[in-house]
Amino acid sequence: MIEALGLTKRYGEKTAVDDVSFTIPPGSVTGFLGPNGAGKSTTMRMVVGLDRPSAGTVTVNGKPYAHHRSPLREVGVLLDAKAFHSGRTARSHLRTMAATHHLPRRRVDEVIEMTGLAGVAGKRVGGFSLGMGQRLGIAAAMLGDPRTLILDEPVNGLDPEGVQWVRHLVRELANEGRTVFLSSHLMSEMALTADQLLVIGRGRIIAAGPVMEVIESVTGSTVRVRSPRLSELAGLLRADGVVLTATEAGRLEVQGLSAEQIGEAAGAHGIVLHELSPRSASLEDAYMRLTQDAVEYHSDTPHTTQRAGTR
Ligand SMILES: Nc1ncnc2c1ncn2[C@@H]1O[C@H](COP(=O)(O)OP(=O)(O)OP(=O)(O)O)[C@@H](O)[C@H]1O
Repeated sequence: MIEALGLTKRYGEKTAVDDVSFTIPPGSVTGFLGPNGAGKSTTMRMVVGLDRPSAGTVTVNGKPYAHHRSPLREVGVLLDAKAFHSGRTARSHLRTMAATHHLPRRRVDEVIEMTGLAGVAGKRVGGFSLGMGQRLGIAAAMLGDPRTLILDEPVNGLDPEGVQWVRHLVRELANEGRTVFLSSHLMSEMALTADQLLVIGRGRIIAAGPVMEVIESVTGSTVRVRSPRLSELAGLLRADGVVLTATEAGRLEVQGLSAEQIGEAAGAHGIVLHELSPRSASLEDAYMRLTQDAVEYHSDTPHTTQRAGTR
């Protein structure tokens, strides 16, 4: 469990993380989302004591990270996948880490196997691809068999097989009761992997909760209905707070009522339904709406194109 209370980080005039409070529970995967520069890495760095908060506190399993007697056994961290000594082999890097932290040497071979690095464990890290570096970073995070994992962009640079492997790995770790806190820019991947979301924008939390709840709180859920007696059904459903949108002949999108409520109303009046399907927006849609006011670095492509065209 990770608990932050009033966590704040200022760099001179810039407030990178602004009075943030959250709880990352054990036994689930929590996705950390936010635009570039929103404060994700700074928050993660404060969790593991690499940055000192300007105000507030953050604890891992009840204590600040630095107060744990054996931090590597408590928290596994992947923050910068390229932060390895490039002249060392992957195996010697992991062995050095294990020796420094009094971890058994056999654990090195276990994590090498687990992360699919067996074929390249004797190669120098300097020659590793980004994906191999990510796997080594995850191996290092797993070395102490920690109860909590903090992974900043773990799928960055991985091929589709690697992405799927990370997804299964983090699910398994959460199912074992561990706390998994990971950031990613890949919304589709986050929608498949995370149970909970924490969304940050300009250093402040802008949404938190189970993935579906966050999506529905932003976009609302709709129910698609098809019926040969649609206008009659629409008349029955019309009420305050209910939005009915005719999308094409014989089909209606209903906002503000559940599929059960619509089915009951239709059934009570003997109206046959040909479709009754709850629909949610994608996480990507919800994320774009949530963060539209919190994006610091907007891309300028449409304007550039227009200007170029008028020259
Ligand atoms: N050491 C530092 N000195 C000054 N400003 C910093 C420092 N580290 C981060 N910042 C600023 O704090 C803000 C938050 O940065 P951070 O790296 O935490 O964002 P992020 O959400 O991880 O972004 P990204 O998705 O681009 O990795 C940014 O505006 C960044 O420029």
